[in-house]
Amino acid sequence: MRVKFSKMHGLGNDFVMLDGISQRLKLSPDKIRRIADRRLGIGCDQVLLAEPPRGPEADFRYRIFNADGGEVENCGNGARCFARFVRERRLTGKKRLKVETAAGMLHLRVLDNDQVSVDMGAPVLEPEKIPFNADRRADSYLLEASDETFTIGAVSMGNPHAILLVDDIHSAPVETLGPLIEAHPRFPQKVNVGFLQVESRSQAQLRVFERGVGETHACGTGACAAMVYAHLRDLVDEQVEIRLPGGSLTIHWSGPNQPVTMTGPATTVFHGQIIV
Ligand SMILES: N[C@H](CCC[C@H](N)C(=O)O)C(=O)O
Repeated sequence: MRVKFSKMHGLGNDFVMLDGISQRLKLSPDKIRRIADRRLGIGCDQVLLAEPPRGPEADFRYRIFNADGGEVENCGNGARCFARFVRERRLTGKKRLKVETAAGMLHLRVLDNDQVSVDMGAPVLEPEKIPFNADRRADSYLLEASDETFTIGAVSMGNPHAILLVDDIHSAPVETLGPLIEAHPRFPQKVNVGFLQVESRSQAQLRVFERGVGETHACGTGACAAMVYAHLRDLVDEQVEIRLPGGSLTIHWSGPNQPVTMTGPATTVFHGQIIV
């Protein structure tokens, strides 16, 4: 089957965005892995699928698949690309979009400077909803891994995130500790692992070892989760510039039960068709 797609990225976190609106698609994990394969397919961190909404309140449905073929709940960089994709494909002329995801409704706003702002909803902090095995909710937790004990944050943005504070982002143990925590048994659905260096109350650097992918150039939900954790620890104010290897995101959060807003760019690299 010939499938129309756009190759896109949000700060280097790259995607194959599939048009499941003008063509009905059935995607198996094997097909996702083939599309995401950087030699046998197009190559990407996540495959994103635009579909018609399932109810009247949303404009579109947005589904997210990691390169390993697994479907996940949310993808922040992808949400910004989604807004750009549906407008470039003339699937809508709106600048404010309500998009249904497995994590709930996202509210996207296309800004005049070509940036996209996303209301990512409120973070989830109850361990059982992250999910993370812990006796009670806390701002931080102790986690044993490779014979060491680490202090982590645990936050869900619809998808699970563990966050560790580091003094130097460049020497953070992303490649060694990332996979250990990603598959840690206390995270029953595995977890995205963020390494955060707070520089001031409004600036931080972040690297993310993503569940099902590995280290990516950027992670939108990871930036949201890391800012929430730093704010809970009173290390940052309500608005923070998070610098990732691929570039910067502006994250705003005023406190518990409030929505997290993420603002940043979305880039289209090329359009094409793939045989799946
Ligand atoms: N890159 C995405 C996160 C994908 C999350 C996925 N790795 C998961 O398993 O939750 C972002 O910009 O938010």
